[in-house]
Amino acid sequence: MASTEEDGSVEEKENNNKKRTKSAFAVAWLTFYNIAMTAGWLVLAMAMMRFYIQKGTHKGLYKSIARTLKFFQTIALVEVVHCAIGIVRTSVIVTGVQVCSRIFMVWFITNSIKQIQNEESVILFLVVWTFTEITRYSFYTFNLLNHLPYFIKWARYNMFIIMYPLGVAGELLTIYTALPYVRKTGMLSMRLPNKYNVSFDYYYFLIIVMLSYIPLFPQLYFHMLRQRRKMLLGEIIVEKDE
Ligand SMILES: CCCCCCCCCCCCC[C@@H](O)CC(=O)SCCNC(=O)CCNC(=O)[C@H](O)C(C)(C)COP(=O)(O)OP(=O)(O)OC[C@H]1O[C@@H](n2cnc3c(N)ncnc32)[C@H](O)[C@@H]1OP(=O)(O)O
Repeated sequence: MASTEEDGSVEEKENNNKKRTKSAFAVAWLTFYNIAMTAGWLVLAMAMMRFYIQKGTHKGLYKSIARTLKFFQTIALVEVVHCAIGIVRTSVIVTGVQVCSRIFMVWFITNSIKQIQNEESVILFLVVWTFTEITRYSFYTFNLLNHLPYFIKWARYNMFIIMYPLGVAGELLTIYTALPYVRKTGMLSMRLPNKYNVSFDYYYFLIIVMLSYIPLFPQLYFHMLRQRRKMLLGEIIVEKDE
């Protein structure tokens, strides 16, 4: 469903005004970046579907896509830089929390604890992330190219209502499942006495991470609800300075 001609001209003017504030180089870089990320997450989606169709089980799926997942999720750190240098109008903090929590899930939980890689909760957050990222990056791409199909905009600002809680559920269940292994192995922990005289218990750190979802997740969710009102309903939202 496309915008009407009249809407289109207003939207186009708005888009052009926004783009004038971005340099041509920034627009070119963002277009390249978003196309590459859409392609990356599409590759992941296809690899997951192919694995499941061929093997008929989710066991081994994480291992089969781990390298590609780590690559594309880690690259997303660039998005924090985009915000910091001002080429996208998004909060560094909101983006930082979103990207860092994902990188933490990938590297310090799923990748480090082999015993949990076949859990259903891992598949849950993987499927949710993949679906979300294909929609999100294609939204940014088409938006930059001034040819945004309405269904992509609709999906970007509606699917998160269900996908965000599902993704969080998958992540929290995965960390919860990891806790006994972390306690048993003492991984990534430092016990006293040691030459640095520092003690760190990864088990309790993970409990703190799980608890930190309580204040942090609602902020991301409400941020997206505000974006939804702005982008779909055209509400003007006065942003507070960071
Ligand atoms: C060390 C241990 C740390 C542990 C921390 C533990 C606490 C964690 C709590 C948090 C839990 C998060 C869980 C999460 O991982 C679960 C999931 O993701 S589940 C799947 C559902 N997820 C989503 O739907 C993700 C939604 N999130 C996002 O979209 C973004 O990450 C977010 C930063 C939250 C929001 O994006 P943004 O503010 O950018 O909103 P918009 O998309 O509407 O865009 C605003 C404007 O910026 C332009 N923009 C942004 N990025 C780009 C880009 N790459 N290219 C081009 N343009 C971009 C966009 O077009 C808008 O521009 P304008 O306003 O001018 O129209």
